[in-house]
Amino acid sequence: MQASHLLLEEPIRLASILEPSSPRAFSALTKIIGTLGPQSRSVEAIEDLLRAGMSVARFDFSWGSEDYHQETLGNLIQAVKNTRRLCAVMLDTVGPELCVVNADEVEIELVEGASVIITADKTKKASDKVLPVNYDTLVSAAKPKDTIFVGHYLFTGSETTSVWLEVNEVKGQDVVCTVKNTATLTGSLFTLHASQVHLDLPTLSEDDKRVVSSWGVRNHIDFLSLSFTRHADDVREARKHLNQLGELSQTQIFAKIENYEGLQHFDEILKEADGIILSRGNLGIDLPPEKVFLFQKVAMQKCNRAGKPAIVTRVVDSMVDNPRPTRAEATDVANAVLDGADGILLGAETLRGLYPVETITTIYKICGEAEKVFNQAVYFKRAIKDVPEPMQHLESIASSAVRAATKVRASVLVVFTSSGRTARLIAKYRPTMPVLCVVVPRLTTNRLRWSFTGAFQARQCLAVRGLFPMLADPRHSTDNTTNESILKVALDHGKAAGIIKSHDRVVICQKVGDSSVVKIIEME
Ligand SMILES: Nc1ncnc2c1ncn2[C@@H]1O[C@H](COP(=O)(O)OP(=O)(O)O)[C@@H](O)[C@H]1O
Ligand SMILES: C=C(OP(=O)(O)O)C(=O)O
Ligand SMILES: [K+]
Ligand SMILES: [Mg+2]
Repeated sequence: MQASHLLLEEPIRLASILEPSSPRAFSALTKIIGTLGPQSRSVEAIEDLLRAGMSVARFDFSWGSEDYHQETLGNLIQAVKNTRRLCAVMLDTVGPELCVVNADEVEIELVEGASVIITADKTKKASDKVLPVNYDTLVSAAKPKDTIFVGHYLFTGSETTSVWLEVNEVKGQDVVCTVKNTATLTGSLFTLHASQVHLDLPTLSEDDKRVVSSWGVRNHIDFLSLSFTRHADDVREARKHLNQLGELSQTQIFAKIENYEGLQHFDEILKEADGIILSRGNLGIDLPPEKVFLFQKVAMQKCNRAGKPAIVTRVVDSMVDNPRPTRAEATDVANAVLDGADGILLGAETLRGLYPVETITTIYKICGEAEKVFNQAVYFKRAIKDVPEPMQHLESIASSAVRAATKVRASVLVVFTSSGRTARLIAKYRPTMPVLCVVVPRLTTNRLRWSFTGAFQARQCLAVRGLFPMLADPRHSTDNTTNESILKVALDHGKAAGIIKSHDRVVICQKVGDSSVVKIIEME
């Protein structure tokens, strides 16, 4: 009987689970995005994260100044040079995020059953009696029985650093609430999340626009992580803004789905966005716990079908202060891989956690094991069946390349690409071997000046499962006959990395003359 679920086709012998895993020349195909912050901003710390396998660095502008993040980014650039490992840069916006300012940084102890007022009166100081919020119209949006969360790294159920409130009544500028769990809030700024309440605020705020135009442009950001995307229009607006900013027209937009409204408009958002972040932290408090898994599975399947990267967040919260994850978390990481995730996004774990490197190493190991039992045959069949015929030529070529690579047990797939499109189409069919993406720069003009594309496209592969980019020398790009020499460089690169050995088979997808071809070669 052939299994139809995404586990190994043949039954797995239980005893084999205890045998040491067969080594692979690469650690995992799944990508890791790490948020950089206090625990991960020195050159040495970032070098460790890169060596452990982080391939995208996220800068979260919900906290920290431009200067602070600039200093971290400077260190990242140095760490990339030192380790010779590529890393993409992701700017994460603040978006319509509500917060409570605790300017005096007093410890606020809230006790279950007590009453606390959330007020729009910003002259009030935060205390255990009153919490001033930066959003005047919360009072008109909130109603009795609503749920409001306030804290640092919002409520997961097992922590005491954020609080869950229930609205009793709304009086003038005040929302009177009952505290549902005892907690101590510390720090200068707390996030406030009102469940299923529509906020009449732009998704890309004026502050966000300013940061993208200055910090974003200065640093050629590869990804914009658009917090609290609620409509396809949010993505269009952000795209419009990026398009005005010269080079940032190449920046990809990853829509962060983190509330009920984003979920409701998921299909339209997916059409507009380049990728999706399943922001389970916030979404997990907007949705009842028993529904979170279903959103994950359905949304991931939709992303896979569209061939767009899906990133999941909040997988190992407990590793913020523990060197090992809980069993549930370890299983959750593996399930995300089996569900089809491209990458895992780490927040507090790398930002302020005590074990950032251990977190990445642990996740990588789990991802690697899950990838080994991922039922690629079933996945591939489904993916092919999903595409209406006649299939686009390029997609047909890309899927054929994956099929050939599987059938001849190729150790590596090599794809030539300029826009990254062919590489993503190959990744869509989830090959089980690494895909070496040879990104060949293209000369373009924006009417003001000529420049080469390629750097963005290469780094953007770093968020897609299975893709390992390398940027070809632009001097080769205009001369088709030198493709052989670029291929040689790529194969040498694969050999040096240990993923290609003698007598291995390699499948290559490239253009020869006007036609796309799939070649199979055997190494000497
Ligand atoms: N510089 C290149 N040299 C050879 N083949 C290439 C190059 N760039 C793309 N290809 C191949 O051309 C085909 C599709 O072309 P195109 O649509 O331009 O790809 P992409 O959008 O990935 O750059 C694919 O087979 C791809 O592998
Ligand atoms: C990653 C998340 O969002 P934030 O930007 O609030 O960390 C999340 O909600 O899971
Ligand atoms: K954010
Ligand atoms: Mg969030």
